Amino acid sequence: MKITVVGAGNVGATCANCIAQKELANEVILVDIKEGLSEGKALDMWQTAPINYYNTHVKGVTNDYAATAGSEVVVITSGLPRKPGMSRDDLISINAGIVKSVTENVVKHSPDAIIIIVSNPLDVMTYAAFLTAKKASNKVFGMAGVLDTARYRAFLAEELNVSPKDIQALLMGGHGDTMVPLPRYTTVAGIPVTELIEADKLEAIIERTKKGGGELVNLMGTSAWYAPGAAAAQMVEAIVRDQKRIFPVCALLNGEYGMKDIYLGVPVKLGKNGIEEVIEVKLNKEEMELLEGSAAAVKSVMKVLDEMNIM
Ligand SMILES: NC(=O)c1ccc[n+]([C@@H]2O[C@H](COP(=O)([O-])OP(=O)(O)OC[C@H]3O[C@@H](n4cnc5c(N)ncnc54)[C@H](O)[C@@H]3O)[C@@H](O)[C@H]2O)c1
Ligand SMILES: O=C(O)C[C@H](O)C(=O)O
Repeated sequence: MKITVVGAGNVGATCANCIAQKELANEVILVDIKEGLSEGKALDMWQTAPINYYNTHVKGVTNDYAATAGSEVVVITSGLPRKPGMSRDDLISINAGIVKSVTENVVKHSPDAIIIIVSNPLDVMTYAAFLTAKKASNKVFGMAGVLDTARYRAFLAEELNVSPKDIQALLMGGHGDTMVPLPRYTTVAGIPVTELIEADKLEAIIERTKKGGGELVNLMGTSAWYAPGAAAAQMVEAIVRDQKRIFPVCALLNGEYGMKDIYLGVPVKLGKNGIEEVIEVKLNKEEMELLEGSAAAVKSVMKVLDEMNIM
């Protein structure tokens, strides 16, 4: 089993490291365009194998897609991250071209691979990869909801002084400030979260979650990588171990939630075939309006992609 991670920057290297430590494959290929970067990071990672006790071999290559041939899963993280003052959408002019050319190379060498997009603006970059890859949408999807839900769960665990393991939550919509955390579908070991926390505190956590990426960009001058890398690796794990996990994933909608031809965060079942089911949970009027607002924000960025005329 071979897994490829494209982009050996902060997120890609972290993701490759998580995949290796979990021994999800015999081999992880790390690809970057910068000469020597992936070779160096892969070598450094491989030297942790005797310390952290794993067998997965990590190999770095510079733009050599022949080395990625036959990958079962490919994670695409290549592209610019945002800086303070920018929105994720501001990255589209550079990242759309990167995602397109990387996806072409990936599909050429691994036509059957399941592709997970991480590059921002996430929902539209996933759509761009789908248009480029020309493969079924159950095999092309994006990582955002696992990360956004993890942020929401981490904030709740801290506020309630409970283990993050006991927080179950659902969050839907695009990977932007319009994302939709769903308190009605949030529990602490099965107890509705609304019974354990005051409404104003819950509202503050929801608002913090929606801007969780920006909070980190302001702190670090670039965007986050530990949680994003771990989140993408968790999706890879669900696929290669055929776990049938239910995660919020950026998926192509085909009538679900009354929407079509748009990639948006929704709960799905992830297994060896990629997205094995898009799950339609019942949303009330207010939740549906929030989801539609989030979809409208994604559509406005899809329009920018369309106007770029590169797909
Ligand atoms: N979906 C999410 O939840 C999420 C979370 C975090 C970051 N991101 C996004 O992931 C992307 C990467 O973030 P990062 O922090 O790792 O950035 P980074 O700058 O640390 O790494 C990006 C890497 O991509 C490489 N690259 C650029 N063009 C390439 C190409 N054509 N082929 C191969 N490699 C190429 C660069 O050389 C660089 O090493 C950004 O777009 C960021 O916004 C998304
Ligand atoms: O916020 C960003 O720009 C990166 C990523 O989308 C995140 O949510 O951490």
